[in-house]
Formats: sequence, C-alpha cells, structure tokens
Amino acid sequence: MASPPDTSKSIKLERYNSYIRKVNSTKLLNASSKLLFRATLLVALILVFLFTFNYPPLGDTNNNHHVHTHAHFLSSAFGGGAAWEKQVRHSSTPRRPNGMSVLVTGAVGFVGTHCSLALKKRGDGVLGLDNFNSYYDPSLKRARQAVLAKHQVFVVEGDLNDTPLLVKLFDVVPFTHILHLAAQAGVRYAMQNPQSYVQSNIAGFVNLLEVAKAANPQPSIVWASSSSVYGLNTQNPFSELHRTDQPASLYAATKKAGEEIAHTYNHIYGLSLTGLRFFTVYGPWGRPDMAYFFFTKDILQGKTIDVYQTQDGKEVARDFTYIDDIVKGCVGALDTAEKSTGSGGKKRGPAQLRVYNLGNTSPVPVGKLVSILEGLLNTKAKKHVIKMPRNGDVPYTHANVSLAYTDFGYKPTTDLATGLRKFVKWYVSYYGIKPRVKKENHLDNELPEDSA
Ligand SMILES: O=C(O)[C@H]1O[C@H](OP(=O)(O)OP(=O)(O)OC[C@H]2O[C@@H](n3ccc(=O)[nH]c3=O)[C@H](O)[C@@H]2O)[C@H](O)[C@@H](O)[C@H]1O
Repeated sequence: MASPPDTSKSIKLERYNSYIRKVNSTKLLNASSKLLFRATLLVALILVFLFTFNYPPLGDTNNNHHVHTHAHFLSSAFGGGAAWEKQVRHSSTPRRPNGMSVLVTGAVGFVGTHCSLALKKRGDGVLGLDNFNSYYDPSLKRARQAVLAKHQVFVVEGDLNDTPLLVKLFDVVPFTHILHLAAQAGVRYAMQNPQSYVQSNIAGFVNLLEVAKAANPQPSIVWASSSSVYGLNTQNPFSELHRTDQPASLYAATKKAGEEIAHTYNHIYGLSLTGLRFFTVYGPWGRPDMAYFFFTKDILQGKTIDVYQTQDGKEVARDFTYIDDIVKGCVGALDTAEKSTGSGGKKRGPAQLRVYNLGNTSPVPVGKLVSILEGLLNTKAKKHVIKMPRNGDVPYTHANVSLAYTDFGYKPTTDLATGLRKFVKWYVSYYGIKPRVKKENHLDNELPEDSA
C-alpha cells in the first residue's frame, strides 16, 4: 500500500516558497522603484538640457553638418513666440482673392526660391522651410533667402524630420497647399553619403505626410520627383507609362520610393498628391553641384573638366530644362491640384494622385553643353573625355510631356543656348567676374539677373 503523502513537508516547502517570493518581490519593487527614479532623473536632465539650449531639431538632412545646422536653428527659427508667429502668418497670408497659402519646403533651394517668388508675386501666401544644410555652399542659400526676404517671403529654418516644428506650423497656418521641394539632390553624391538620401527623401517625406494627413484641413501636396526614376528604361521619349522599377542610383531609388509612399498616403488618408519628375533643371541661382554650373566655374578658372561618354563611346545627353519652364509646371500643378478629401487623419473619399514629367523634350549631348558655354564665356574648355563612371549616372534622358500639357498646359519654351545665356549672365554678375565675353553676347549691357 502506498503511504499517504507527507503534507507537513509540502506545507513547509510552500511557506518557504512564499517567503522567497515575498523577498524577491520586495527586491523587485525596490529595484524597479530605483529604476523609475533613475529614469525620471534622466528625463528631467534631458528636459533641462533641451530648455537650456532651446530646442535642437530632431533631424538633419546632412549627417556631416549637424553642428552647423543646429547652430543656425538655435540662432533664429523656432523660438515660437508671438513675433515669430506673426511673421509666419504674415508670410503665409494670400494677397489676392481665393489665393493659396503654400508651405514651400526647400524654399532656399534652386527651384524652391524661384517657385516661392513666382507664387508670392501673383498674390499667394508663401511660407518657406529650409534646413540650410551645407551639401553645397550655404552662402548661396543665404543670398537666395535675402532675395525672398525682399519679397516678403519668410523662411523658417528647420528640418523636415522635426515633427513638433511642422505641427506648430500647421497650428499657426491652415495651409491649403504644400510645395515639397526639400530633398537630398545629386545623383553621384548618393555613393558618398547614402544615409542623407534616406533621411531627407524618405524619412523627411514621410514625416511631412504624417503631419499633413493629420492637419485640418489637409493640404494638397505637389512634390519633386525626378527623371532619374526612369533608370535603365530604354524606351524613348520617357513617358509616365514606362517602367520605373530599375533605378540606377540610390537617389533615384529614394525618389521612386517617394512615389510609392505618395500612393499609400493618398490611398489611406485621402491626401491629394502630385509628383513632378524634373529633368535636369538649370538656370540663374542654380545648384553649384550640377555639371553646367561647375563647368562654368572650371572653364573660367582654366581647370580641366571631365566630359562623360557612354561605355560604348557615345555621347551622354540630357533633356536640360530651364528653370522658368519648371516654375510654370509647378504652378500649373498647384493650380489644378484638387483638394485632399480626408480630415482628422481619416479618409472621406477618393483623392487625386498624379505623376507628371516636366522636361524640355529636346535632349542635348554634354559636348554640346560645353561648346555653348565656351561660346558664352569666350574661353576654350580643357576637356578630358572619359567613360562615364559607374556611379549611378544614366546615359540619356528625354521627356514626353504630353500629359502635363493636357492637364495644365505645360509647354517648355526655352532652349539650352537661351537658358545658358541667362545663367551665365547671372553667374558673372553674382560672382563679380569680369567676363571675357564677346560683344555680340551683350552680356555686359544687361541688368544683373536677381530673380525669376
Ligand atoms: O533630372 C534629374 O532628376 C536629375 O538631374 C540632375 O542630375 P543629372 O542629370 O545627372 O545632372 P548633372 O549632374 O548636372 O549632369 C549633367 C550631365 O553632365 C554629365 N557630367 C556630369 C559630371 C561631370 O563631371 N561630367 C559630365 O559629363 C552627366 O553624365 C550628365 O549627363 C540633378 O543633379 C539631380 O539632382 C536630378 O534632379
């Protein structure tokens, strides 16, 4: 027969266990209250730090220049405050009946400056946002800011990834539109600083869309995609119907990702979104990292320039598009953008989703670009013709713009020679260069080009 279980032993064991549990839970309680205390202390310290140093931004589109951007940010922008809010409101208020109130991101960028001026001049309200990063000479951005200030366009210094700042701007102003041009640009630089593309073109864009979808009213959004999304596409001229799933650079991939992200926000939240695929935009106040700009500089300084050709020895060509044509395209897209349909972060109905090519419809070989510059500068270039490095470049771009023409009358009117002449006129005036310019170019008889 089996003996009955020894309950006295098991009762003792149970008591012992419960004693141990108690001790442990007291220890745990002590440990967790210590942890809680430490965490609270840490949070308090962080808060003291933030308030003492007045609100550093959360993000910066250029990893290499945190200190630089923060310094600018601290010195001016989001102190909040009544005076700051007044400037923000004043700048964003339209001066014509039914005018728009547009938040322009990347406002002191090349396209951003020209578009901001064009909108302001016709009576729309324009507020700029820019982080003034040092991807290229920030003094050029400062000079553009001065032109904007002259025309009563206020530029807030801040980053796309700074959620509280964006929320604050939408609290102060019921923007009807966003013209989103802030981005990490440049095809070849993506191999040097890949993270900056992810931070601006993907994380920054998503952050902006998050704030826009939650805003009441939701704004309509027009934003800059890129011809580079066509990547390895071989069909010509490039149409919006062609495939764009073979990007040749990380830059292109982030712009294509932007188009897909736009689809999602349109689908879920009813945001009205229009992506514009810009084709190699050039002109006065342009970007110093682009070939036409640094070719001009190098030719004038007697330096050798690299002129690319394809692996099989053919010339590379671009559908260079003049800035004034691009501005007309941006304004046309804004004017035909339908309202977003959501409110309070909820979709109320289907909303507009569009993508357009904005190009010149006339590709020009880089060799021809150089010879036009040689003529305008009256200087022979020292050319070093080399095979295009395998760094994200594509050999050829050519836009079909019939969709933009049908929907908002987009029709480029400036050929490369005419546009470059205007660029060179601005360049020599801006940099104070005494040009060895032929009389027949009449460059020296004209007023400096100070705005669009
Ligand atoms: O349409 C776009 O979406 C993109 O346009 C622009 O890219 P790209 O068309 O590549 O312009 P850009 O660098 O000026 O090179 C021009 C030509 O010069 C050739 N090139 C370049 C450098 C050099 O040293 N030599 C040379 O021959 C080069 O092979 C090319 O054929 C914008 O920068 C980009 O931000 C994006 O907006």
